[in-house]
Amino acid sequence: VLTQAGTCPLSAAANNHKKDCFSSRPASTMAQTIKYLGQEEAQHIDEELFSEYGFSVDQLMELAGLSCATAITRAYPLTSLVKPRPSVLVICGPGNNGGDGLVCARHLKLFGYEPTILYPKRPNKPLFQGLTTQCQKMEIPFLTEMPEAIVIDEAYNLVIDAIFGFSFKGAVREPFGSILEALNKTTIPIASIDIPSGWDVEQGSTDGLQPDMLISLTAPKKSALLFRGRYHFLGGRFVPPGLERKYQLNLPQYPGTDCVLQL
Ligand SMILES: NC(=O)C1=CN([C@@H]2O[C@H](COP(=O)(O)OP(=O)(O)OC[C@H]3O[C@@H](n4cnc5c(N)ncnc54)[C@H](OP(=O)(O)O)[C@@H]3O)[C@@H](O)[C@H]2O)[C@H](O)CC1
Ligand SMILES: [K+]
Repeated sequence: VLTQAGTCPLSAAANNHKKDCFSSRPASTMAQTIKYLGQEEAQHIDEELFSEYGFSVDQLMELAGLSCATAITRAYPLTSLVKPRPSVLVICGPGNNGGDGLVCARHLKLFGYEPTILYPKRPNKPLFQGLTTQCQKMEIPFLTEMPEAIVIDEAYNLVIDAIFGFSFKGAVREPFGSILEALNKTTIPIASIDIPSGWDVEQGSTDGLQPDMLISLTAPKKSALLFRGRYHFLGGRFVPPGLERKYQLNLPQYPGTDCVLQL
């Protein structure tokens, strides 16, 4: 159902651009189109950023996590939160998507929010240990288990879903199956980092999470065409021009010095 190039025209209206993806407009009139990436393509771009382009993981993770925190302040400003405390639950998975979540939590704290982190499966690597220490030193509490949906709805304004990103594959394994099941029963808004967790990176999911917000990093993935929430942001303003040209990403121009852009 994608256009041949797997691209979708940009539009300020959050949902109108999806409609345009199915239009039969000739390619010549679709000059300004952003590419929606397949899983392998997203992984290749990631690898090239670290190899050919000389970035380190922690560098890009910092920029990705800062983009996420910034986008969240745009969609859910402190003044708009309904609970007396600006509480936010950040659920982090075992890979780099979880790392983005830790960075995002740290910046949210600096922006005046009160994040709490659930980080059930922690990789034994200095990068993630360092990010965890940084959050602890920022006096961000860590939960020892996933609360029930009703408790989440009562205690938090928002859930940040940093469980899985573009390397997710197959059926969800524990403990994340139970976590996603509980998350599915919550009614407060969910903001997903890069991909709604549990969704197939390209095909999405019909009965999975339905986040209110999606923050696509570098470029949206194909499943983002099925996103039906209110806010779709692009973050990760770090793509060198050669890489953008090679993969024909057709990224939109970020305004001024902003690190995020609403699609
Ligand atoms: N280029 C960029 O834009 C950058 C993006 N970043 C973020 O990185 C993620 C991708 O990170 P990656 O570590 O490659 O993968 P994930 O975070 O998606 O997940 C990997 C872990 O998830 C486990 N996994 C996979 N499938 C399942 C499953 N079905 N059930 C349970 N667990 C699963 C996997 O476990 P293994 O046992 O297979 O090892 C991994 O532990 C991207 O989406 C962005 O958010 C970077 O931060 C910056 C650059
Ligand atoms: K996610």
